[in-house]
Amino acid sequence: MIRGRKEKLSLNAFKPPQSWLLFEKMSAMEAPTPSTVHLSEWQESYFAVTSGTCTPGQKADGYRAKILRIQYAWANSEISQVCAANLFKKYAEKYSAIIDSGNAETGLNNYAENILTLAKCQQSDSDKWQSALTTENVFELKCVRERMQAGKIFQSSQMALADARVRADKGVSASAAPALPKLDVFSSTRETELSAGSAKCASQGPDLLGHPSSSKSLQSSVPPVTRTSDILPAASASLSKQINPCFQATPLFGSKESTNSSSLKMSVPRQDGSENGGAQCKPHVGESTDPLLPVDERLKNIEPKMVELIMHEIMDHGPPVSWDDIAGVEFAKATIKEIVVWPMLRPDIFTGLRGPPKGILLFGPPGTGKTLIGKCIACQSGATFFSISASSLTSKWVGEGEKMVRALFAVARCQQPAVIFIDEIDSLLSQRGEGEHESSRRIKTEFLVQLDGATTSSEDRILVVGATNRPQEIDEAARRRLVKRLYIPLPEASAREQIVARLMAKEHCSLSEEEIKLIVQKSDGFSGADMTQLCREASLGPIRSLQSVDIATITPDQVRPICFLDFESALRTVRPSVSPKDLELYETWNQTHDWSRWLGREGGNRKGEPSAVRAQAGTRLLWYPGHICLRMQVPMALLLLIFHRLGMSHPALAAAENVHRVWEPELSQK
Ligand SMILES: Nc1ncnc2c1ncn2[C@@H]1O[C@H](COP(=O)(O)OP(=O)(O)OP(=O)(O)O)[C@@H](O)[C@H]1O
Ligand SMILES: [Mg+2]
Repeated sequence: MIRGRKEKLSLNAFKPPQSWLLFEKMSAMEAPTPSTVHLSEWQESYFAVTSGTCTPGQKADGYRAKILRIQYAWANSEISQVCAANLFKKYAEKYSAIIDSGNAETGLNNYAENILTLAKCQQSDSDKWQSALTTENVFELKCVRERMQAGKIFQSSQMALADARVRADKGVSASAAPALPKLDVFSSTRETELSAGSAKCASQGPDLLGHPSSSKSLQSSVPPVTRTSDILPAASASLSKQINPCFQATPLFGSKESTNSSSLKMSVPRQDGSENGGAQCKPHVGESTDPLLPVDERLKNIEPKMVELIMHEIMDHGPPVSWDDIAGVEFAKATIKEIVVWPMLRPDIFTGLRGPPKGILLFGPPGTGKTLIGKCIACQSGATFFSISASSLTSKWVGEGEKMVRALFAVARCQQPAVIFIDEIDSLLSQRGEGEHESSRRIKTEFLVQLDGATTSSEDRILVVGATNRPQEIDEAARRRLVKRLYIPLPEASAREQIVARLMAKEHCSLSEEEIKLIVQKSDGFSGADMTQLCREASLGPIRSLQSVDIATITPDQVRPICFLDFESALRTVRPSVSPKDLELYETWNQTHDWSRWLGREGGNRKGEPSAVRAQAGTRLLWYPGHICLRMQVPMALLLLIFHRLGMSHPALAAAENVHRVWEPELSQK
C-alpha cells in the first residue's frame, strides 16, 4: 500500500520539462532527429522507473541514465544551462534518495552497509589485513621490481633464443656461436625435459656476498611458465650478465674463456635466500615438453632418471647461511673466501697457476660446523651447489651408486661453475680393504675417476668440497685429490662466546656479560653443536621451574628470562661430545696431513709472515702468504726466510707460487 502511494506520488511529481515537450511537438512533424530520439528514450525510461515493477537497483540505473542524458542534452545545446541545472538537481536528488536509502525494499544503502560492516570486521580481526600499499610504494616493492626486471630480461633473452634457434636450424655448431655455446644440440623431448629441469635448478644458485640483484630471488619470483631459465637454459648466461655483469664475467675456476659454457645458474640469488628465505629448489624435471629446448651433449649418455634424481635430491638450496653465522674458524673462512669467492670476483687475477684448487677437505671433530660451512659456501659462492651425503649414495641408490656419481659430475659440468659438497665423505672414500663391498668399491673408483677429471681439467670449473670427522679413514688417493685440507677445530673461547651471545640474543634472557664469560669458561672442550645443545637445555630451565598447573594458563611473557642458573644446571647434563683422546687424533692427523697447522692456532698466520717448518727429514716447507710453499733443503729454506724478512727479493720466492701446485699433491702422498 505504502509503496503504491509512493509510486503514485512520484508519478505525479515527475513532469517532463516544458521546454522538452515543446521541442518534441515541434519536431514531431519532421524526421526523427537525435533530439527526438533522446526524448522518446527519456519517456521510455520515465515509464520504466515509475511502473512499479523496477527494483531499487534498476530505478537507480534509470535515474543515472537520465542524469547522463541531461548532461548530454545540455552539452549539445538541446536544453539551456538553467534547465539542465534544474533537471540535474531534481534527478540527482532522486538518484541519491535511492542510493542512500537504508530501506531494504526501496533503497540500496543496505548493500553498502553490509559491505562496510564486512570490511570493518576484517579490519578489526587482524591488523594484517590492512594493506600499506599505495600506488607510489607498490613499485618500490622488491618482488615488483624483480618481476619488472625479469620481464625486461625475458624479452631480450627471447630474442637471443630466437637468434640461436635460427643458427641451430642452419646447423651452426655451438662453437660457432660463442654467445650461446650450448644450443647446438636439439634433441628428443625426454632429453629436453631433463635439460629444462636442470636449467631450472641451475637457476637457483646462491647469492654472492648477499648481492641484492640475485637472480635466485628474481627467478623464483617469476611464474614457472615464464621463468627465463626454463625456456632459455643456455641463454641464461646473457641473462645473468644483465643482472650483474660481475657474475657473468667471473668464472669460478679455470679460464675466462669457458665462462660462457652453460653457466646457467649464475643465477645468483638467495639469495637467500637469503634472503632467499631458504626456498627449496625442487626442480620440475619433465614439466617442459618443448621439443625445441636444447640439451647438453654431456648429459647424453647419462640416464635421464639419474639426472632427474640429481636435480630433485642433490641440488641443495637450504636456508641461507652467512659467514657471520659460523663462529670462530676464521682461518677456514678466510681460506674458503679466498678459494671460492675471490676467484669469482676477480677471475682476471685468479687464472692459470693462481686458479683456485678444485678439491677441499674440511675435517675436524663432529659438530664443529663443517656442514654449516658447506651450506655457507652454497649461499655465498654464487655457484650451482650440489650437496650429497655420501651415505645416501651408498645406501639410497644401491647398485646404482657409481652411475649416480657419474651423473652428478656430468650435471655439475653442465652447470658450471659448480660446487659439489660431499658430507661424510669418509663413508664414500674409505680406504680400500679386503672386506669391502663390491658396489662401494665401484662407487669409490668412479668417484676417483670423476674427481680426477674435475680436478685436473683446467676447463671445468667444479669445486669438490668434502667434509668428514674421520679423515684418517679416507683413501690416500682421494685425499691427494682434495689438495686443500682445512682443519675445523673445536671452537675457541671467543667463538663459544659468540655462539652463546648470538643464540641468547634471540631469547628472553638476563645473562650479563660476566656470566656469559663464565659459561664460556666452563664449556671448554665443547664443540659448536655442544654449545648449541647447552643453550637449548638452558632455555628449558624457565619452563621447568614452572609449576605444571601453570603451563596450561601461563602467557609467554610470564615465562621468566633464562638466567645463569639455567646454564649451570644445563652444564651438568650437557657434556663435551669430543673426548680429549679423539681430539688428539684430529690434531695428530692435522699435523701429518695439513700444513696449515704450521701457520698458527687455527692453521693460519694471517699476518703474511712466511715460516719454515720441518716436513720430513732433510727438507723444509717454506710457507708464504696465500698458501704458497716450497719444499727445499734446510739451508735454502732458511736463506729464503732471511731474504723475505729483510724484504729482499729472490727468484726462488717468486718461483714459489709457480711450483707449489706441482709438488703439493706429491708431498701429501708421502
Ligand atoms: N662454528 C659454529 N658456529 C655456530 N654454530 C655452530 C658452529 N659449529 C657448530 N655449530 C652448531 O652445531 C650444529 C651442527 O654443526 P655441523 O652439522 O655443521 O657440524 P659438523 O662439523 O658438520 O658435524 P659432523 O662432523 O658431525 O657432521 C650447527 O647446526 C650449528 O647450530
Ligand atoms: Mg656434518
